[in-house]
Amino acid sequence: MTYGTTFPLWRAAAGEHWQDYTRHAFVRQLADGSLPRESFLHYLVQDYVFLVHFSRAWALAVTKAETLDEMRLCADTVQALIGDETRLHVETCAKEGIDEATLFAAPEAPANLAYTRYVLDSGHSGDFLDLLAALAPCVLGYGEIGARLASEAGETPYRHWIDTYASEDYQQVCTAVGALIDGAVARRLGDDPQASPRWPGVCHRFTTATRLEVGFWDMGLAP
Ligand SMILES: Cc1ncc(CN)c(N)n1
Repeated sequence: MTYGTTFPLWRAAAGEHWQDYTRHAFVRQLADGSLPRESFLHYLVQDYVFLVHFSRAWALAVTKAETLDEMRLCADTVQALIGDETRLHVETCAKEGIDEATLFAAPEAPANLAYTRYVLDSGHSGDFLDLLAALAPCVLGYGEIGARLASEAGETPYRHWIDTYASEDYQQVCTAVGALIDGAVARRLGDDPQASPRWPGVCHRFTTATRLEVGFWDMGLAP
């Protein structure tokens, strides 16, 4: 999946960290069904809390935006995360006897805390583009993983998870975010963004967030 023109450049800049993220053992075990249920639930509870704080970061992007279109797209993404994506977490956990209040109150694992607060700090200490670079691996990486696993995965109890991220709705969010990034890059870095002195810095933020995704999967495997 390309999701625009900037994402493939940022993904290439992340080098082997992108593969470590999107081809992680957790992802392989989701696909072949060998992931222990305990690990999946541990991950899912943490991921619910992740989405709460990640939505705060997208809400921060609304305040950092410079145009109405940017504001609208960021506001739509907040809704897609806490309105739509968390349904997977709430419904799956409800079947296991875990209600939403319990999810909301779950103590954050250090890897979770580190990731979301890094993203929030990127927005507080940087500008809209710094924040988008830190937000991008989450949204677009799961889009890429979902689309790939939808065709590669075998018999697995985690099909609903795969279908959520492969779905047209989620893929549309990825396409919209890819276009948002391209527009934000053109507006702030000009026609030749890779020549901008800011380019290495935004690539570094994307790579750091990618490394934090790897830490999140690691956390999921060690309940
Ligand atoms: C940690 C993580 N990264 C990405 C996604 C996909 N929005 C997620 N739910 N959780």
